[in-house]
Amino acid sequence: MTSALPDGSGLRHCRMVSNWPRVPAKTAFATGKLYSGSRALFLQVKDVSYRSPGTEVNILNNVNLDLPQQSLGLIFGRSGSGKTTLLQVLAGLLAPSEGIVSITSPLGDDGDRELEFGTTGIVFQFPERYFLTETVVEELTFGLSSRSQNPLMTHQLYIQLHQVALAVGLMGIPWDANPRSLSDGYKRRLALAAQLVRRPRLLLLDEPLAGLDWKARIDVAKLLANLKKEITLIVVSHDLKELKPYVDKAWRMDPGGVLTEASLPL
Ligand SMILES: Nc1ncnc2c1ncn2[C@@H]1O[C@H](COP(=O)(O)OP(=O)(O)OP(=O)(O)O)[C@@H](O)[C@H]1O
Repeated sequence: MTSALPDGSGLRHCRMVSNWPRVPAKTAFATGKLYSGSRALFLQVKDVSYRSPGTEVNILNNVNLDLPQQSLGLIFGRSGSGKTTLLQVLAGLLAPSEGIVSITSPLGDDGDRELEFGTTGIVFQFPERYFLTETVVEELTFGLSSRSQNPLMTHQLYIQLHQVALAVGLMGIPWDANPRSLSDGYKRRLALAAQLVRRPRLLLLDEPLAGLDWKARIDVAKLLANLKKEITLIVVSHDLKELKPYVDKAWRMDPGGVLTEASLPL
C-alpha cells in the first residue's frame, strides 16, 4: 500500500508509515516524552497595542503579560474584546503597532536567547474547517520542508510522527483515513498534532474546546495539561470550568483590548 504525500513535503512516494523503518527500541517516545531536549522559553509582552492599518482605534491597548516556561496561561473575556487579535500578535501574524513581544530561551550558554517566531504554533478556532489534504499523514506532514530524500531524515520524521500521535491519542487511527471522516474530538486532536509535529515551544490555541461533546472536551483539556509538561501554552477560551484545574495564570480581556491578570470567575 502506498500513500502519496504532498510534493512540497519531500515525503512523496514513501511507503505507508507502518512500513517505514523500524524504530529503535530506545527512542524518546518510549519514555513518554514528546520531545527530546529542553523546550524551555519565557514569553514577555510589553506595552503592546494594535490597530489595523489605516485605522485610529486600538483593538489591543497597552497589553502586558508574562508567562514562565511549561505553564498554561488562559485568556478569557467578552466576545469581540480582542482575544484572537492578541493570539495573532503573539504568533507573529500581526505586527504590534506599539510595544514588544519577546520569546526567549533561558538555557543558552551565553544567557537568554531570542527565539524566532517559527517556534510558535497556533491552532485556530474550529481548525478542522481548514483541513487541506485527504489523509491523516498528509495533514500531519503538509508543508514540512524536504527532509526525506535523506533516509535518516525520513526516519526522524517517522519517530516524530509517532511521538506526536501518542501524545495526542491519535494511535489507532489509520494514517490514510480522510481527516474529514474522523469524529469531532479526533479532528481536533489531528489539528493539534499537525502543529506539534512542527515542534513549537509556544502553542497558542483559540477556543480548543468549542463545538466538542463533553467527553472530547475533557479529553482535550487533559491533553493540554499533559502538553504543558513540555511546552508553554496560551489558551483563549470561554470554557473555564474544564480548563481551570490546569491553568497556571489567567487574564481577563475587557472591551477595547485591555488585559488584566485575574482569577477565573468560577
Ligand atoms: N482585521 C480587522 N480589522 C478591523 N477590525 C478587526 C479586525 N479583526 C478584528 N477586528 C475587530 O477587533 C475586535 C476584536 O476582535 P477579536 O476577534 O480579536 O475578539 P475576540 O475577543 O477574539 O472575540 P471572540 O470571542 O468573538 O472570538 C472586534 O471588534 C473585531 O470586530
